[in-house]
Amino acid sequence: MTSLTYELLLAGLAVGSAAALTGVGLVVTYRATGVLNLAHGAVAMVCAYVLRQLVVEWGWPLGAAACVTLLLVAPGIGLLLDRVVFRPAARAGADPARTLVASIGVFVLLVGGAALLWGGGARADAPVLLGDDPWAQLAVAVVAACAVGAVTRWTRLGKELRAVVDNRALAALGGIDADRVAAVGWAFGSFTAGLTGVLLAPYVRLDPYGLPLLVVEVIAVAVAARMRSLPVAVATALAVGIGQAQLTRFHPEGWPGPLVQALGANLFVVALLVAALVLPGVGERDVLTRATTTGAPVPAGLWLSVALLFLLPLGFAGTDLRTSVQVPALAVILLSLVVVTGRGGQISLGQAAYAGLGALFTALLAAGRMPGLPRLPELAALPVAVVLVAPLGVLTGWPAIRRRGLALALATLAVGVGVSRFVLAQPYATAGLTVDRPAGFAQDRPYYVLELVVLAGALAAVAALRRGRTGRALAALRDHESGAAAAGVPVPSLKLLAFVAGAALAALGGGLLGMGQRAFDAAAFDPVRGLLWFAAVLVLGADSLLAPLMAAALLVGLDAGARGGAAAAVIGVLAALTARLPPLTSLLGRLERRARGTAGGGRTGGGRGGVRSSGVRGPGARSRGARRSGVPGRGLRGGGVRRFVAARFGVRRLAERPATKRPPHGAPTPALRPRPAEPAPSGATRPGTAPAGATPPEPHPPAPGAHPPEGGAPPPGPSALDDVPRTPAPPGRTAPPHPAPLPRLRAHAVTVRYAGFTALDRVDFLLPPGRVTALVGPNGAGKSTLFHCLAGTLRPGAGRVTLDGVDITRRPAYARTRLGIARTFQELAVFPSLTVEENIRVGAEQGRVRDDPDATERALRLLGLAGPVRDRPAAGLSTGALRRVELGRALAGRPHTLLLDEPAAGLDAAETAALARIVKALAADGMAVLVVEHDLDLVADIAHSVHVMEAGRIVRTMA
Ligand SMILES: Nc1ncnc2c1ncn2[C@@H]1O[C@H](COP(=O)(O)OP(=O)(O)OP(=O)(O)O)[C@@H](O)[C@H]1O
Repeated sequence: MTSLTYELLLAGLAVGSAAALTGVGLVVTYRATGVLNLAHGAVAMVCAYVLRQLVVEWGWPLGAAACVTLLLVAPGIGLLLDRVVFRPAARAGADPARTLVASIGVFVLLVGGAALLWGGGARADAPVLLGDDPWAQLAVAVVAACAVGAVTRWTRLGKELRAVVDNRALAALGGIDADRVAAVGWAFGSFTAGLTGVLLAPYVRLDPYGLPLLVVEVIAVAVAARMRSLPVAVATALAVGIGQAQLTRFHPEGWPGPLVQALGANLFVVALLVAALVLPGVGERDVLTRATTTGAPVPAGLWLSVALLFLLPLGFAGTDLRTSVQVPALAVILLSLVVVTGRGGQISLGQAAYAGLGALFTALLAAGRMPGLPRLPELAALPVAVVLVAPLGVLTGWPAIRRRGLALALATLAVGVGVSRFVLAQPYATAGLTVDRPAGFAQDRPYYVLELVVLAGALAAVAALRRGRTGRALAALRDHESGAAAAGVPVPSLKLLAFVAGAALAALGGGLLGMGQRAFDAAAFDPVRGLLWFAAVLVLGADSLLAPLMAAALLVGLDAGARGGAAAAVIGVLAALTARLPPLTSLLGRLERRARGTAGGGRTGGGRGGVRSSGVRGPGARSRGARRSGVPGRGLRGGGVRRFVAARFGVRRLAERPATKRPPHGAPTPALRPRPAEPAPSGATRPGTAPAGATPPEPHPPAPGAHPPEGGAPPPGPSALDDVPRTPAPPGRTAPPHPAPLPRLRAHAVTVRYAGFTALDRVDFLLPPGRVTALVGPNGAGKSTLFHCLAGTLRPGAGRVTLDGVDITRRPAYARTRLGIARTFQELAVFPSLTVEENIRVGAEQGRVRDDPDATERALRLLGLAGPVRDRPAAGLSTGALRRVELGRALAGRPHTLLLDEPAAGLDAAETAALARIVKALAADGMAVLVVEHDLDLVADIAHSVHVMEAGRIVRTMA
């Protein structure tokens, strides 16, 4: 090995060892607490500063100072974070997204606090703890990883850790003190952070921003290890560290030169991009909730006060006015977060990158240095820069289509760091790039007026976006993504739109900021700012138009009035504590709700229903299992289905019963009989079982091409929707006549396997129009799986789903809604922040027929929601009302096929009877209705045919 190669190997080992240590700490904290501690690097930075303070400023011996720093201060910080922030957050029921915001809060708090205490400048005199012996550093990292591995594998604490990680609630029930395990995790995680900080500080810039950001890049190591495998974390860290060092020996000529140089300095950023964008996401279940959003109207008085605040600087002069010039520009940048995060519910930690690109492109265009474009006057350069940056919003919008929660946070952070390192911080951008203000606006006062005009325009545009059809769809997406898709909202393109609009706004603000400062400053748009801005807007109320204005004033004002870092410290405290508060308690949210006279604070559901961001499930909406065991005589258990069917359908005549009144249990009804299964298509049956293709004959074979799925079939007539509550139910088992053949939804030999387990086994199934078809069966029979395959939320491993013969197997859920297949959810999926009317309007605007002005009203009337309740937010309604809202949304899109997943869950007898009436009337009107239901009385009342499922097959069909 040449000496250069060896030297570079040693250098790479040193960096890789520090990264490995970071990875080990991140993984341990995540495993013990479920929190990806974005503040890990900030803790490292604080510990490095503490060691320096003890040794350099106070003259302590290095050994003693290191012991105090690593054995007291570092674990102490971890324990403090656990006790003050994360444990109360866990007790307050904070979801992972709020915990993520809290960790961002801790990050900016520590960064701001360090800047306040030690100043923002870099220190070059950090004490050297281990010398520059990379082998010693490697030994430290490997010993730490081995120690953690040994503890996890062989000690009682390790067993408890694994139990807590598997299921915290279950572990607690089993007598494990989950809090103690989490505290140990935090203490150890902080210890590794401290060790990383003191090891790295002598070799990198010790300043409040640089070290934390460096460690953020190293998150790649933990993500590559899927937040689980310590050996993978260590190996990745060493490989990237060594690779990065070796790259520095290459100096190719021409354009690859700067690229290789940039890679040699930023290979961890590349690793972060790969880990966050290419590998499957971690923490996918975490979603951003309404905890920090509010869409309520802002009181006029508050608007007036903020308007006056923004006009105030017009009376300033000198430095004060020059500082104020930053405020409107920053407000426009922060407004982009209202669109992406507040309204669209998408975590975006990369907005600073778009703002930086806006500033950079504006400067390059105005200087005539943009390749392929002429020099532009400043006033033209800004909008052109916005147009150029907007499409780049897909950089974060594209990952958002597949990723959510933590995975999306990491992806957007990775893009932000990547753009910052590979574009904004490159020499062509940083070497004295200046930009003039537009002609006529050179002085601070006129420029401030120009900024106010742009800000007012941006506010008006965002307000219009929030009010309209797109705004409602975005709010639906934020409140419940699956529900939005079920309503017909084209989720992927809407996410792209949100990110593109957000990128455009951020670029506009960034360009204004750059022109305000008369220069492009890459540091003004580094990823740490992105985290600070995100936290600031979320704390103040991400879906409030006022939040960006107040956040901008706060951030600029605090830093100008106090020492640099004050704003970060204040925002950090607020963000860190946000997770402790009950949902819906963002500061502006409280003000706005008070102004509206609605209850503030924690209660998000009323009556028997509670609304959660990721679904709605009130105490009344019990799980299938709970209802099974809790309501004798109405549920089924295991093989009880056959007995039930034989006892009930076999002897009772549904047609003889009054349609709106549930008969006493056991009343005789002989009409619905098990009928011999019909021959299934070849390959669809197996010896010893009833044929899987036991579907009723198709009463009206559709003429080929007569009803193409795309908007093809005639919708159910308005008369049906109008009259349902008043008309008697259709006669019992007689399939109603339907004037024209309607589209048929069909499953052909559909098979679904989960890791070798067959949940659906070559199932054939037809949903005929004008009939209510029920799916019943014991727990785990595969009913939901089949339902999801029909609804488009699950793609079968084999087999097809067709609508009128057209293969729709690959069509996503929203596209199927637009084809006329509407659905409801077992766990309600309404949009809690929208009113009842808005909920239903989303369905009317996004469903199969999107231009019917009366659809919303009709659905409101049909479901008995046309009274004052129409204006109430869904968040406060009972389960019964919410079920009606969800059904109304499904019907407002005028579907021809309706899939109902446990529609009676949580309903009382009267509500169930009303539901039965509506379902029967819809079928009488020609609609194809599928009901997956455990309430067999209801099934007996409404179903024209019943399919019994067992072990992934349809074993019996009764008509
Ligand atoms: N994501 C998954 N991963 C692994 N197995 C799954 C998954 N989803 C469902 N299953 C399994 O597939 C089988 C069918 O589940 P499914 O939810 O369709 O049953 P079901 O009839 O709807 O039952 P229930 O009435 O309890 O909801 C069950 O054994 C279930 O455990």
